[in-house]
Amino acid sequence: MANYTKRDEVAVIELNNPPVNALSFEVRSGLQNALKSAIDDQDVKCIVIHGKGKNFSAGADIKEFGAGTKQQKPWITDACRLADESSKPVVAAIAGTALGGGLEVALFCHYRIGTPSCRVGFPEVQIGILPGAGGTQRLPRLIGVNSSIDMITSGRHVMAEEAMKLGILDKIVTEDIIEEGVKFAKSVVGLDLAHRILKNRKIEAVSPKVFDDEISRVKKKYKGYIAPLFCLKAIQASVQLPYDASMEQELQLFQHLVGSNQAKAQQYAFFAERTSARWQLPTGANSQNASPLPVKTAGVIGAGTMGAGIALCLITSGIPTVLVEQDQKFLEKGIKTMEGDLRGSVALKKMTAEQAKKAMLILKPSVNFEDLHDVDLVIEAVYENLALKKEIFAKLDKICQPQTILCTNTSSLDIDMIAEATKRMDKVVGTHFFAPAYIMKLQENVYGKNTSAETVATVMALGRRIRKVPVLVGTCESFAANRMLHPYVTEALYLVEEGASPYEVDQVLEDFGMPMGMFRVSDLSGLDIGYKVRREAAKRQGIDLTLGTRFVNGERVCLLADVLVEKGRLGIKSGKGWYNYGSPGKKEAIPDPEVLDIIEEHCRKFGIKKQKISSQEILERMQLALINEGFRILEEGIVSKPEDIDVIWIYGFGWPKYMGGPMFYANEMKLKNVYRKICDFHQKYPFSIHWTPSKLLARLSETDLPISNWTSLINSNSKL
Ligand SMILES: CCCCCCCCCCCCC[C@H](O)CC(=O)SCCNC(=O)CCNC(=O)[C@H](O)C(C)(C)COP(=O)(O)OP(=O)(O)OC[C@H]1O[C@@H](n2cnc3c(N)ncnc32)[C@H](O)[C@@H]1OP(=O)(O)O
Repeated sequence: MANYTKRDEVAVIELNNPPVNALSFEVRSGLQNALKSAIDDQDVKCIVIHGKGKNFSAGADIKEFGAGTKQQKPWITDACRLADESSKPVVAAIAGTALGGGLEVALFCHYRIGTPSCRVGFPEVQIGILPGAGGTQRLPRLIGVNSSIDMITSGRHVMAEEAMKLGILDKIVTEDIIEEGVKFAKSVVGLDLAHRILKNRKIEAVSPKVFDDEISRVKKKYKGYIAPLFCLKAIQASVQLPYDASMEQELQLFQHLVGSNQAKAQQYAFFAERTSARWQLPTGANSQNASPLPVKTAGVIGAGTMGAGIALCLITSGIPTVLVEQDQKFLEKGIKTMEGDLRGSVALKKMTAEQAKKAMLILKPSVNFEDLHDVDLVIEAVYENLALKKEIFAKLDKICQPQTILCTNTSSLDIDMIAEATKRMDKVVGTHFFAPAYIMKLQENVYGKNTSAETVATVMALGRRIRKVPVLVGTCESFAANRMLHPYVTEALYLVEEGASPYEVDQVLEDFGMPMGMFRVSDLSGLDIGYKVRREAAKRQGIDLTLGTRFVNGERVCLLADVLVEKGRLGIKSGKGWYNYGSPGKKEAIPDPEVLDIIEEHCRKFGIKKQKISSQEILERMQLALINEGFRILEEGIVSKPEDIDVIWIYGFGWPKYMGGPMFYANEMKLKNVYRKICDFHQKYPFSIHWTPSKLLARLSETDLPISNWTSLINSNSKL
């Protein structure tokens, strides 16, 4: 709703819908009525609109766009038209965020003032839609076409200072926002408002080439996403058509997008990220009843690629960090990597040179473990070796304060075994980052059987603070993210043995929207890593893996990647892997006939008959293999909700948001179809253990209920 009060001759309208003042039906109606009252009241000379609590408004209520609902009138434009037509000045007083429809309300006002920490923006594009209440028409009239294209197609938030420079804000104020709003409104009473009404402003002439160039840029930068292209069409309409006609055009484009599958998937992803932040331990402790410990300082052990990347995340978030490496040479190499990454961020305008310099000032490089004596939290990021990690944790247990939380960046080792090396098992937890750690947003936090709720709360809060998307998972072989990767990678190799080329497989995945095909990713990571891991895992089971191995414990194996390794093809680092890169370190991946010969030879050796495999089969086999594993992970309680899996794939492996994530994708396919296809593959490939259908999937497919019901079904029915 919207509250209406008066301060002398000033009407104060407060948008009131906690926590973010989303513009629900009640708020829109309230705003419309309040504006009417203010305009009709003879004693009122000016009007101030502000938001209750920390935010002005986060825009339209996204839940109202859900399938089957129709936005009830009044719409934002109906409510705000009164501001446009008012002869009394209307001032938007912005604290916190004014986003989407929130900013559109402010653009209907004659003036906008904001606090120094306020943010404005049009993030609609990130949820698959466009600013549909005049944003694409009014912003270009205020700040010009080029800046509008940048803001609207990126969805980025603009801070007060920049908003002031762009002309979105008329003033930055430092005292109480309502008091300032009232003062400002009084100061503009009697001034001519004609030029303050944005719909009346002339729009600059822009050549069609600007839009042609922008279309090419946007197609490349946001590959596969339709909303940014629709945003451009709407902005172009603002240049080409009179205001009323272009508003009509904006609405039509909005309506098209809001009903699209991409918008549905992106809005699901928005809420999935927030659902995933609400965690629960098997003990019942959860994000509502556990509090994080303060992390004022941190430590990182290991200045390799991962350690340096993690340290960079910490210092760029303002957390003073001690980076410990046992060897001065490696330490210096790590610092150089960090400095290089910071230079990259400055070049990309993600931060200023000043901010980069400030970040490095709070880094303390050291070759002395004792320097970790006073830090609040340590993240160990040395290479995957249980004995080494245990040794480090035993050492940390002695050096650090009793309350210090000890995290490991292991991607596969047992958290409990690492914790056993300490006398504070409740304070040991996995914080698994993804390479490159400074860029990839997923932080897979792994609890062990003794990890306390307080420890979990601390690493989940830390994740958000360092701009990651944290997800909580339980302990199992490879944890949730990499465990799902296993059947995906295995199936890709089987497809290649059976007749698809690695290049066809990658093309299908990239056409689907993955940023890189599976084989290109392998080349980037280095094929030798998997080679070593496979051999060590086999050795633990008493198996001697050779290139002649075809089955392990009755399961089909394909060691084609190992054939490449033994021929010196390690991926990008050696200049050749599944692709040819010309020389080591080069990034351009060129399909290599030599690889096709190696595959031919491998198939001849094992008598495998090759056949033509369709793109549809490639996609289905790879996606359904990982989806089946996802259901098993849910079934075993490794994650507590399907949203966790989707968030892992979006932020850890680049699953396109416009496809929602693997669990959402399964939901869209209908679970009965997913289950039937998995059963068919199981029958056809009995030696591939990953095709054994998940029992949870089988049960859920009988109900055919949508994804929003799965968690309560799982929790309410222990038989699932
Ligand atoms: C249906 C048929 C239609 C037919 C045509 C009708 C035409 C009508 C024309 C309509 C035109 C509308 C046009 C408008 O341009 C569209 C929009 O405004 S879309 C919304 C754009 N805004 C956003 O995308 C902002 C989203 N929010 C955020 O980015 C962040 O929440 C924040 C504001 C930066 C705050 O961040 P945090 O402090 O970290 O808090 P959380 O993110 O955890 O959020 C807290 C809580 O609030 C929920 N929430 C946030 N924003 C919204 C929202 N806009 N709508 C609904 N709910 C929202 C969030 O989910 C959290 O909830 P919780 O998880 O705690 O339950």
